[in-house]
Amino acid sequence: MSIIEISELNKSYGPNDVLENIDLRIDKGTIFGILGRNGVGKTTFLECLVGLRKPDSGTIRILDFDVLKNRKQVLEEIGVQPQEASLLNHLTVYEILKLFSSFYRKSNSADQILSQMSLEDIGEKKINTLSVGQKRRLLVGLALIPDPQIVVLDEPTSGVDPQIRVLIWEAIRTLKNNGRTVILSTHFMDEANQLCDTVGILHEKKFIVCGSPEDIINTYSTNEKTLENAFINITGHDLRGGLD
Ligand SMILES: Nc1ncnc2c1ncn2[C@@H]1O[C@H](COP(=O)(O)OP(=O)(O)OP(=O)(O)O)[C@@H](O)[C@H]1O
Repeated sequence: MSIIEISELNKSYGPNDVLENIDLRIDKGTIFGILGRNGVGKTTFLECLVGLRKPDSGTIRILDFDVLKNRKQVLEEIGVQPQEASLLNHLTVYEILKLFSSFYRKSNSADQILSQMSLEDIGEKKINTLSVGQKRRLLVGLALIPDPQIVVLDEPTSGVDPQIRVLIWEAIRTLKNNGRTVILSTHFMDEANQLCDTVGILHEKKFIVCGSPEDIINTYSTNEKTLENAFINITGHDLRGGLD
């Protein structure tokens, strides 16, 4: 059953067409990973998906609500990892979790999130004193505050050590085991391969390939059977390369 349905989504910045006629369905209870080269439009897509950026045209429905027209209902169902720049640096970890909880009718408690993301020891630390790994865990934790049906994470593990990466992966797997849907972008092929049920490769304004990591590897990899090899074959070795 689709929990997200996107039809004919278009988004440009002035003359720069970034997303063109995107049609996509994402099944409930799955982990959907977006891969794509730098600057292809992954963040733009995620921002449109959660209603933070207005598409030029097209519709996005989440749980049968229109993302732009039913903003209030959608916000109750979707947890979005905030941008690091939007963190209020003078607050402590605990304070920002409490603040985010106060935005929602129903939410996970600050203590639940501290425990889920193994942040108990740093609850009293100010945000501007956190390491990259601590900040990443906090950002993912903030997305989980509304206890949402859908969690959207933009490069959740960039810059963290393997231990923290595994912790974040486990949090994502737990969401799936609890029937939640996760949409994430990543540049890590092993992350997409190990974590995602479906991978969408965004290239030249469209999801040029969508499928399970296994199917993508079997169909598109050549000299070595890896997702990285398939990805390079699909998106090209140079700036203009691709499937054509
Ligand atoms: N606010 C904006 N105004 C104008 N152009 C923008 C804006 N945000 C992004 N762009 C442009 O849109 C394109 C897509 O950017 P986006 O950040 O969505 O890509 P991305 O795939 O997330 O990149 P990366 O992998 O490097 O994070 C790029 O050409 C970028 O320069």
